[in-house]
Amino acid sequence: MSRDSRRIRGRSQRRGTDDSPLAGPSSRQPGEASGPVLRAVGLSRAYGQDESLVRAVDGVDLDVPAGQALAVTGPSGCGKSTLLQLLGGLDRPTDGEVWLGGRRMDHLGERALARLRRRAIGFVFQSFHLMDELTAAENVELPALLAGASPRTARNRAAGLLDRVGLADRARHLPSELSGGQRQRVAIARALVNEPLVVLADEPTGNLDSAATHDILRLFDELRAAGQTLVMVTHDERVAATADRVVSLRDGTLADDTRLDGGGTTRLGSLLNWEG
Ligand SMILES: Nc1ncnc2c1ncn2[C@@H]1O[C@H](COP(=O)(O)OP(=O)(O)OP(=O)(O)O)[C@@H](O)[C@H]1O
Repeated sequence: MSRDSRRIRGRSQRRGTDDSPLAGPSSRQPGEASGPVLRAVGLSRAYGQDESLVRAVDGVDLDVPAGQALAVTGPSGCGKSTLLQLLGGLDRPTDGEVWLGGRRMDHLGERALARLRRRAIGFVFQSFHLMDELTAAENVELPALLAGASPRTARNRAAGLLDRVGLADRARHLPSELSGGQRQRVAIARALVNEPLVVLADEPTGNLDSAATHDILRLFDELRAAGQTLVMVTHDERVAATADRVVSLRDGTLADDTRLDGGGTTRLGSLLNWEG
């Protein structure tokens, strides 16, 4: 195990014993302490009404245990992104519950929800969502500063994470000076800077070529090996095949839930000959 892996594992093992907003007994329900990191109960999101009603997510029950790499897949429009947004507190359910680290999220007010998101969830998006005017290092530092870290701590964490994703030599570059794969690696470093309970990724390889896709999947695999819980939306079955578990959505409902054998590393080996 690399030093970085040990460092990340050490962090995840410490979680719940510090002063994080997730740690206090008052935030836990009885029996929840060792429960799933992320839980959806009857989760639903509808848009419109009457004839224009769309049930984007329709009564999804889902438990994601600590350390699991979960892929969410299914055809276009089946509700993958909506589900991820609900799990990450970026959208509110019309019915059902979302729990993160034993704490119910969907009942929180906007400020508490934003605080929880910032501290406990790392987001990775298809189009990276980096700040164009900030360097790679500044992009990674920003969420740490927003969560209350000192500038020095934020700087140190960002430097460590950029090193971890293989971009130490690009720390002072702007996003426009980086390739797509490099931008996504910066985004992953940013997602990790507050040591999140879970990383949520929406089509993280959707804008990348084959080589960059491999880089990102390798990185996810390392995170997984270090105990990071990961939920990734992808329409690409080859990407889904690198996860521990694949759930498929159809018309907003859970149509299939499959646990895959072996680790991501083994499966990545068979993906190295992708044509792109
Ligand atoms: N803001 C919105 N208003 C109305 N309908 C919406 C809205 N957002 C999503 N939908 C609808 O909800 C359904 C699920 O959309 P969602 O984007 O979650 O699907 P998806 O599986 O992620 O699709 P894709 O793979 O194409 O990105 C679709 O029918 C979509 O048209």
